Amino acid sequence: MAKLIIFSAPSGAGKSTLIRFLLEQGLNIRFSISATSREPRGEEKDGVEYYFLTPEEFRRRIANNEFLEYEEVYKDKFYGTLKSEVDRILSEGTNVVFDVDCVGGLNIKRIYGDRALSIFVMPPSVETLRERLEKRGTDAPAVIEHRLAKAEYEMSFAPQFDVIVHNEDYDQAKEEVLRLVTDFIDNG
Ligand SMILES: Nc1ncnc2c1ncn2[C@@H]1O[C@H](COP(=O)(O)OP(=O)(O)OP(=O)(O)O)[C@@H](O)[C@H]1O
Ligand SMILES: Nc1nc2c(ncn2[C@@H]2O[C@H](COP(=O)(O)O)[C@@H](O)[C@H]2O)c(=O)[nH]1
Repeated sequence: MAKLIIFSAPSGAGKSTLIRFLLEQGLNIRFSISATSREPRGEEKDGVEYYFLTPEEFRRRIANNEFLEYEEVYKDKFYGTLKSEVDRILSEGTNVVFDVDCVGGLNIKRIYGDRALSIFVMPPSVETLRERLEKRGTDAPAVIEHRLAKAEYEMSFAPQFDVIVHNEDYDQAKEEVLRLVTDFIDNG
């Protein structure tokens, strides 16, 4: 049976980087493209990184019960996992990987139980998050501050996850993620 792998962490901890690596390993895994009401940033394209929806369209889909889970992750910025996206991937017999905030990650884990592996990506420190977000260069300074302000709160959820991966040394974190996910898909 196809399985679910959830990555959650504060902004800048390295979820997207580790997921990108995982998707390049030739495993039977696809990315669950979330919906969001935030604006695309940089080179992001609709239907690739996200389904970019207007706030009105996002609300319409909430009312229509189309989300497996959704959160207002940042003020006025909604993000959600569409049931149709997950059902389609799983029904093809493909494992699915999620990049979602901590509350969303724990909600998906609660829904799918042992069929899901929840991974918390722990950064070395909040200061490291700042350095990484500044270096990434995709967000305005005020957005970075807003994200950092939530980081400690998000880290308090870590013990509720199945496993915590420390992302200080990137090669080490990659190796650990690959081992965890391969084991889970094969035997978990
Ligand atoms: N171990 C690491 N050492 C140094 N830099 C790293 C490491 N892991 C990721 N990075 C870099 O940190 C930045 C943030 O990583 P990434 O975008 O993957 O974070 P994220 O958790 O997905 O953030 P967000 O929630 O904002 O999307 C990227 O520029 C990435 O290249
Ligand atoms: N609860 C959910 N959180 C989600 C979903 N998709 C993404 N996210 C999280 O939002 C923040 C910000 O993402 P960014 O792309 O603006 O940097 C990050 O923590 C994501 O993990 C979702 O479907 N549900």
